[in-house]
Amino acid sequence: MSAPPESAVSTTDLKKTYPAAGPRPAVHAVRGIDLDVPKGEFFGLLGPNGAGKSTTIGMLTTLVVPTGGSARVCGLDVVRQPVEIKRRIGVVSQNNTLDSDLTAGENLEFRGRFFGLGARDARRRADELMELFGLTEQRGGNPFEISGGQAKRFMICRALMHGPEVLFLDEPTAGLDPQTRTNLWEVLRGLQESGQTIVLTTHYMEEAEALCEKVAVVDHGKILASGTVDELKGAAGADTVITVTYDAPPPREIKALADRDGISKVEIHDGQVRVFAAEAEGILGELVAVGAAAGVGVTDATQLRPSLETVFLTITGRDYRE
Ligand SMILES: Nc1ncnc2c1ncn2[C@@H]1O[C@H](COP(=O)(O)OP(=O)(O)OP(=O)(O)O)[C@@H](O)[C@H]1O
Repeated sequence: MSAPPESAVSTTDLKKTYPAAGPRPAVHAVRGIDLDVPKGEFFGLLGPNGAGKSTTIGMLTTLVVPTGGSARVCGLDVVRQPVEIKRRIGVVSQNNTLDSDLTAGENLEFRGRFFGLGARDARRRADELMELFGLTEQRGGNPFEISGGQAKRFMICRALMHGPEVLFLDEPTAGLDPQTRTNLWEVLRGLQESGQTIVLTTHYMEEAEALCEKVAVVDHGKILASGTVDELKGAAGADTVITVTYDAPPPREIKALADRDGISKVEIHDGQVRVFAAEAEGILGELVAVGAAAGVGVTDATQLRPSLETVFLTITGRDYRE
């Protein structure tokens, strides 16, 4: 039997509570998270704003001190061995943290020197990365005058200067336009194909679906579900979710739909009906027709095919707030 793959990141019951400050009560940002990311994996923490993703990344990158549980990165303890960990990871934060006193390219060289490369090696490594990321033309630019997508790519290059074992990316495409986002996805896919372990946070479901081999869905500081996207869809029931909003209380006959083959659940809240169905064909039309027969009109209707969004809905009973 082959040995289990080595973990790049592992946590046990990891917690962070920010203490109360003045009138603000304590915030339980992370409430006991267990993670295991093997080397070479592209792993995503997916959740709405405020779910605790940045705090989790903060603890894994040794910037935030946990208040409970434990975490190891590259086999090292985040509380006892932060300096050793910092040498072995690359971190790309949400905001542009490039140094505006340097050109974009110098930012890379400077980081290389910081990690002990000689001037020539730092320049060679920076050149290689800029070439790979299509940034050579922007090397002399001011880091705050190049585009947001270019700045993000420079930040990724900077994080890669010392050949980190694990690359952490906090919301790498937040605020970027769709075209720039998909370009960045290509860059990240390329990195993963080269064997780079990547841990990414995102609140974009389609980003997690497009990139991550494994995803943990987080909300209110807890992991609600984790696995491959297909496993998550399977575990939550690979349902299409049809939501119809009526202009009056929905007709009673709708409840009977729940007994039908291919329909796993019907939820009725005020004027809204939500049907979870493995076979969705015709249901939307029927909901409209049943309403019309009872003199109730439809003001809104959506049909979501099985996706991480329907998984979130099924697990939490709530719409995903991006
Ligand atoms: N330094 C801090 N002091 C107090 N509360 C904080 C601090 N940092 C984060 N929080 C709170 O902890 C919770 C989790 O925040 P966190 O930034 O980890 O979530 P997130 O999932 O990364 O969301 P976002 O994508 O919006 O950053 C939120 O309620 C947030 O307001």
